[in-house]
Amino acid sequence: MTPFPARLAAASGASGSVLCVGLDPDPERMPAAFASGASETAGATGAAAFCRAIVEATAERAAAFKPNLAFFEAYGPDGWDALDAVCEAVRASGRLLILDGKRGDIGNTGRRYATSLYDRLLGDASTVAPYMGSDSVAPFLEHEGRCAFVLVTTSNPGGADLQALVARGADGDERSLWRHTADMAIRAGDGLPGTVGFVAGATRPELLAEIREAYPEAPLLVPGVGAQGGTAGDVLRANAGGPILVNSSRGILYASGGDGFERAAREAASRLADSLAP
Ligand SMILES: O=C(O)c1cc(=O)[nH]c(=O)n1[C@@H]1O[C@H](COP(=O)(O)O)[C@@H](O)[C@H]1O
Repeated sequence: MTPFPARLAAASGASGSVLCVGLDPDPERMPAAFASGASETAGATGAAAFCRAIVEATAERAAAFKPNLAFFEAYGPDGWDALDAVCEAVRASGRLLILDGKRGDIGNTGRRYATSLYDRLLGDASTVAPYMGSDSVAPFLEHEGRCAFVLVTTSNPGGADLQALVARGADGDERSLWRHTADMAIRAGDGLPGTVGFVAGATRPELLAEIREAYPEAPLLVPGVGAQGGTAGDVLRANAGGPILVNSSRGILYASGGDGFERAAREAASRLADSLAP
């Protein structure tokens, strides 16, 4: 399989954008036609239909889609079928499929997660929680052509609680925990066929700039624009032209509260894609 960075460049070229549309189907916020009156289980079908409509409406201006697994798993077994259907729609669109499960566990468990994400759902990339260490990241890098977006500087308010702590490494060097984490992930990927990427929140552009400077070639997945307060301008400046996907979920999915959601989503995606153009 072609290495992930080349496929990222191709998807960005085809859509003329670095936008990743996040698929977080929330029964509280989806248009009534997809959510109302349904039990949680029946709602899985509505969630899939809503996400498929969003994929169709926005694929022209999106380089990637990121289904957030929690929003599907919440429906139970039917949610898995819904996720499968949404993944198929993303693959059919020709855009990249980023599976956001924030997985990470001991080696043999991690390997089963990776099998699920890459062999079963055919994701191009996934989000990986690195705090169990290098052997918990490695299974996500054993799949050729795929990318593990390792969480380093997350966009949430509590992101700095641990990630900003300064710690002494085995080499005696004092660095922030997030920087140790990034370096560890790069070492974990040494000799493996997958690509190491990083999740760096738009809400901390100064850290995004540090990651970019340290790893100029690493693909970055940047959530936190729009609903969480990050801005396209800050992200562009901090990224300095490196390979990147900038995610927006609620700002696109729920751009209109109900009727006309497809048009509103298309327009919101297009506006954000334009504002992310270099
Ligand atoms: O890994 C992620 O995707 C992620 C990491 C992070 O640091 N912050 C973050 O918000 N996310 C995800 O990105 C999406 C952000 O959604 P919006 O804030 O609605 O655009 C959600 O699916 C989050 O789970």
